[in-house]
Amino acid sequence: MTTPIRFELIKTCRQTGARLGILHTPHGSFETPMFMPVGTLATVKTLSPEELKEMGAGVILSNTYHLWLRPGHDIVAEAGGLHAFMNWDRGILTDSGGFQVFSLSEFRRIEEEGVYFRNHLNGDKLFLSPEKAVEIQNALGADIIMAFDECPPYPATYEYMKQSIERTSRWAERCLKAHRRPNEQGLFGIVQGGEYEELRRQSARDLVSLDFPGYAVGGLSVGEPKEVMNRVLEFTTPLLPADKPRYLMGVGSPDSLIDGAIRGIDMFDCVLPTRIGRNGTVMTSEGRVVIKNAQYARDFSPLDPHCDCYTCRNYTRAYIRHLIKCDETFGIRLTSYHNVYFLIKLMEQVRQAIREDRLADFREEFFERYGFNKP
Ligand SMILES: C=CCOC(=O)Nc1nc2cc3[nH]c(NC)nc3cc2c(=O)[nH]1
Repeated sequence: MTTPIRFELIKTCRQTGARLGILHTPHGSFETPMFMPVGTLATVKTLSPEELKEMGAGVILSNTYHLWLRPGHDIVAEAGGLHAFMNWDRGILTDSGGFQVFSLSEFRRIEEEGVYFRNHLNGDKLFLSPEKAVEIQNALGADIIMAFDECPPYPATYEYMKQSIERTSRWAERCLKAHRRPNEQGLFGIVQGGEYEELRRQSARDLVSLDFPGYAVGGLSVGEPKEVMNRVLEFTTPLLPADKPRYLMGVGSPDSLIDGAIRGIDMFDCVLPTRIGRNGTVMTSEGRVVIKNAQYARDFSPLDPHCDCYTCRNYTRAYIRHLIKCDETFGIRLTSYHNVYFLIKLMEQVRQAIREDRLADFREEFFERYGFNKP
């Protein structure tokens, strides 16, 4: 079967386990490691496709659960799929977007057939199964879709986690069988197992035997300490095929992106840049800046002196602070633009450091300047 998603490994950093690669999709080829901005409801909040393109975004995310509820996957399909609907002609990946609902809400009940839970908008009873999740994603038409899994809360007991990953593996097989468009959309399996090496091995073994075109590492960035995430990655990514893309779901902050790349991750997504941007917090090369602080009232310098983005070339901290304080929409557009640009450019620097076999040195320099504590 010709798979629509192909990962091309260009080189591995000699200082670390990081990989430089190219992700080939039906909507273009994009270098990895890559950061994928999140557009939950078919828009990366406040930013236009043109702005996302000019900053270098390649693949963006949308959420199966949210689009199923609003506007409905049938309407998106009638529009010709997500690319046509949102006027985005590069890569799209759909994840569930409901992992909070499925895993973290007390109203959910998980059975072999699927998950019973409540509509977060109106409380209606809902049911999602592996087959339904694939049907919705087939209708949405993303280039990469995700297998329906359980993302257990952190922490979870070994016993709970063991029966959860075994069900997730059975669900993954059901997703493969239900997938109606395997030549147009790549279906990724999601490895679970929490912090338990034996269960991560079992989950990876099950999914690799099903030969997915790509693999996600799930169950992380759910409240565990960063050391736990890094340790889990250290023993999980080597279990995944070197010639397939590896996607760390829901990550993340600048330090986690660098540490994930060092541990062999190729794809990242996180709502952080637009979410914190909306409350006026920006990531800069010297660490986070909370623009509402009074100290910036007369600060006529850019958000980040080392950034060449549209926001930093044209506006000052004082002006952006004023807009955010006055709840002016243009303010969160400027902070969101800068934050997404910052993470996309960070991944460009990571890729360059891999080319030069110096990602460990880059980590040192970046952590020092950003203010992250030493390893
Ligand atoms: C259609 C079905 C597709 O299913 C999924 O998208 N499943 C899934 N999503 C996740 C999302 C996460 N966000 C974070 N942190 C912000 N951690 C995450 C972990 C997972 C995960 O283990 N699984």
